This record gives sequence, C-alpha cells and structure tokens, in this order.
Amino acid sequence: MSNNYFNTLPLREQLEQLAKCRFMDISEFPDGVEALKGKKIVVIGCGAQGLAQGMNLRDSGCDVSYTLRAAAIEEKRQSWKSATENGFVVGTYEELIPTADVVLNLTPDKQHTPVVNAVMPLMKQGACLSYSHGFNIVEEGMKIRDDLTVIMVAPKCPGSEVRNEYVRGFGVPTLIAVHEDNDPKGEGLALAKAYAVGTGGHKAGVLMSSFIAEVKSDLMGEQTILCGMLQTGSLLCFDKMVEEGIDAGYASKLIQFGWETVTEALKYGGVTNMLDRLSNPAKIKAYDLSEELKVIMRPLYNKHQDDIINGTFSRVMMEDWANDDVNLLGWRAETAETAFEKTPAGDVEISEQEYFDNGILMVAMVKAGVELAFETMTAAGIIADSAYYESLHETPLIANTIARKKLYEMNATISDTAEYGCYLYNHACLPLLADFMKDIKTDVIGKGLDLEDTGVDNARLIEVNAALRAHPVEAIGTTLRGHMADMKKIV
Ligand SMILES: NC(=O)C1=CN([C@@H]2O[C@H](COP(=O)(O)OP(=O)(O)OC[C@H]3O[C@@H](n4cnc5c(N)ncnc54)[C@H](OP(=O)(O)O)[C@@H]3O)[C@@H](O)[C@H]2O)C=CC1
Ligand SMILES: CC[C@](O)(C(C)=O)C(=O)O
Ligand SMILES: [Mg+2]
Ligand SMILES: [Mg+2]
Repeated sequence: MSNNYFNTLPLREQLEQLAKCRFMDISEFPDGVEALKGKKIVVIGCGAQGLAQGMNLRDSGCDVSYTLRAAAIEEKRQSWKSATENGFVVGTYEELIPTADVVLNLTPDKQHTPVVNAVMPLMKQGACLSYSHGFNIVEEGMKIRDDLTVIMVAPKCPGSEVRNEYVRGFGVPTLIAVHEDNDPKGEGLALAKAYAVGTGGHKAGVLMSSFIAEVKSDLMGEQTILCGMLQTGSLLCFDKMVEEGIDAGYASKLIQFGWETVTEALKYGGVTNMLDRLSNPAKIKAYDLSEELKVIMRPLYNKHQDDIINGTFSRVMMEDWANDDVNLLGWRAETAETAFEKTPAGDVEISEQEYFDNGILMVAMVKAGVELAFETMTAAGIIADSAYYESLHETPLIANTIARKKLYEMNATISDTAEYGCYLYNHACLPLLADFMKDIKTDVIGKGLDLEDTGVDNARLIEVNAALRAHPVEAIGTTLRGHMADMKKIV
C-alpha cells in the first residue's frame, strides 16, 4: 500500500516498533493531570470514546469542550445532544480549534484524514493532536504539521466501559505513545501521561507503547477474541440450543448474560479461575473442547494477524470506506436479523453458577479465543503485557456490552473499524466450526452435564490443572492484575 507507513519501514524498525511496550508503574504518574492544567482540551466528536473520555477528563479537573461538524450542530444530532446535555460547551471548528492547546481526534477512523486536514490549518502553533487509535498514522501514513505534538492515548476498552469503570473508581488499561516524527517540544509524554490519568487509565495499567504496536494488536484483539469470537459463539450456541429443543428465551438469556458472567471470573483470576468455577468433569470437558477449538481456529487467527501486519486488512476495509460502507452496513443489517438478536431473553431465573454449569461450551470458546489471540499476537512481536490487555482483560468489558443489548450494543459501542473486522471473522468462523458443532449436545450448552457421580481420573485432572496454569497468559495476567487494586466487581 502506497500510504501504509508500517510497510515503508525496514523489518528491523518494524520489529522494534512492534515490541515497544513498557508497563508504567503508578509512581510514574506523580503529577496527575498537572500537565493539562490551564490547557484547553477540545474534543472532535462526541461518540463512544468522545463522550466517555471527555466526561472523565472533566471530572478529573480538565477544561474540556467539544467541536462537532457543522451539520451535527445544525441538525442537533445525537453527538450534539450528548455534549450539550452533559453541560459541555459545543462549537464549530472555526470557533474552538484555534483556542485549543490539545485536540482529541475522536472521530471514526474512516474520517480521520478529512477531519485532520480540516482542523490542522486551524490549530495554533505548537498545539497537540491526540488519537485513541493509531490507524490514521500507521495504516494511512498521515503527515502532521511539524510544529504540532502528536500523541496517542488508547483505552483498551469500549467507550461505555471507559466511563463506567471510571465512575466505579477504577479505570481501563490504556496504551500511550508519542509519534516520533512529531514531538518538537519534547512535551508529548507528559501530556499523554496526564491524559491517561485524566481518563482513569493509570488505575488499571498504562503501557508506554508505539502507534504501530497499538494498531497491530488492537486490530487483532477486536477482530478475534474480543468481538469476532463472542459474535460467532453467540450465534452458534443459540442456534444449537434451539435445534436441540431448549426454550429459545432461556437460550437467549444464557448467552446474553452468560459471556459477562463467565468472563467476570476471567477478569479476576484469569483462565484458571474461570475453569475452576466448573465441576471437575465439566472443567475437563471445557478444556478438551477448547483444545479442539484451538486446532480448528488457529489458521484463522494467524490469517487475521498476517493480514493486519501486511496491510491487507486495512486495504480491504478502506475499499469499503470508498464504497460508502456497503459491506459494513449490510453485515450490520444481517446480524440484526439473526435468530439470537431477534429472540428476547426469557423471563427465567438463571443463577450465577448455572451460567457456568450450562455454558461449558461458552467457557471453552473464551479460553480458546483468549489463548489463541495471545499466542498469535506474541508470535507476531507484540509484547505479552499488551497482548494480555488486548485479549484476556478486555473480553469481560466487551461482554458487558452484550449483556446490555446483545450484539447490537456491542457493535454499536465498538468502533466501525472493530465492527468491520468482527464481521470478517464471523463470516469465516461460522463455516469453520460447522463440523465441530455437529457433535455438540446440550450437555455442554443449555443443560449441563447430567452426572450422578462427579468423580474424575486424578492424573487427568492434575494434567488439565497444570496446563491451565502453565499458559503464558496466566503468568503475565497475575502480574498485571496485581497492579489493579481498585478493580470493582460487576457481576
Ligand atoms: N469505540 C470504542 O470503544 C473505541 C474507539 N477507539 C477509537 O476512538 C476513535 C473514535 O471512535 P468511536 O468513539 O467509536 O467513534 P463513534 O463512531 O462512536 O463517534 C464518532 C463521532 O465523530 C463524529 N463524526 C463522524 N464523522 C465525522 C466527520 N466526518 N467529521 C467530524 N465529526 C465526525 C460523530 O458525530 P456526528 O456523526 O454526529 O457528526 C461522532 O460524534 C477512533 O479512532 C476509534 O478507533 C479506541 C478504542 C475504543
Ligand atoms: C474491541 C474494539 C475496540 O478496539 C475497543 C473497544 O477497544 C474498538 O476499536 O472499538
Ligand atoms: Mg481496542
Ligand atoms: Mg479498536
């Protein structure tokens, strides 16, 4: 691709940038939001990230206002309502950008080039431009005025949960970076750190990263385990339960709230804790199913990562941008027509434990997806800390959106970039798992194991427990969760 910045780099630099990832200790944030004090922050766009980040920054003591495209103001669009109803000043580019010290570009990735080209001429000398995803810089090779500082503060989390975790007194893991081509005053890192504190990210964990490392990991996590796997798993599990005679309302509820319930165990204690919530026979069953799933799906995970690294994914998605999002909009409409999406959750009581006992296959899918995504990212040069945030830690945050309003809410809350990649994965994974699903019965999805005796072979149980704990995602997870003292229960 002519404009793909990553593809212009020699392999040595590509590997160096992919490996940029240093966990920042809380002691590195002694100044809090001080670097932003007295500075005007103007947010472009008030959507999923824009509203959440702006509210967190204001609550952290920062001066925040929103600039929206003229049509959004004239037509009083949702973005205008979100900003004004929350008491923010809203103005046009011409009114607010010239006064801004820091401009947060929180518009959709597909709009970044026209938006940045529109606002850059209005930005005052020496101001700062910030992104929450590196796509425009890395995949499109956007060049920014030399006097401007360019930073990235990327929450590893859907916008709604960026706000919800902040309100709970916690935060979400965040990657920060300073664009090496644009740090003329050497203040980029101080601004990025203060911004991360302002959104609450420092309470969950901040990685000193790079635009390249963030893009190549974020695209991979969102397309596979975080959104693609949960979408594919929802559709396959629902259809299988109904096919096997399970009440559709029960099936719908088990899935809609099941991902959130089983992944809450993941968030607190990793894959090990999630499987420890099962009976010994169910744990061994879930383990065996996940190993089978990993063999089947590994080529798909490798293909997604390869296409992200070499720019094929970006090229294909940008062809849809140029075609008025015809695929994205069509796939969104198709998803809305699925039986799972159209079947309301039944008015039935399901206990927290029942979600585990009757959702063994869901547990297996989460384990397989988390481990595969982590393995594939680290094999591509992404550092374990980043791969952990992008696979295991964010899965429950995405599951929270499904619990609200199913796949509709997930796909409405994540970025259009993520949604596009989720559908690509879903379209490839549904047929890939067709044969596997033929052998699935209600003992692993819908009814649970019908056991008089929950005895198991000791040697096999010891082998499974050891394998769970030995996966590298568990070690890095224990370390990083050790820094999350403020994590709050959701379920
Ligand atoms: N969604 C998420 O959870 C995450 C997103 N990100 C990144 O954050 C950034 C923002 O994504 P997200 O919050 O999902 O975006 P949304 O689609 O939720 O919101 C986009 C906002 O931008 C405005 N907008 C759209 N097109 C234009 C345009 N051409 N000119 C000016 N404003 C425009 C929209 O307002 P209107 O249409 O009313 O004018 C809306 O206010 C992206 O870079 C994304 O990759 C990063 C992490 C997670
Ligand atoms: C998981 C999708 C995401 O990367 C995110 C919420 O972090 C996005 O782009 O929306
Ligand atoms: Mg992400
Ligand atoms: Mg993303």
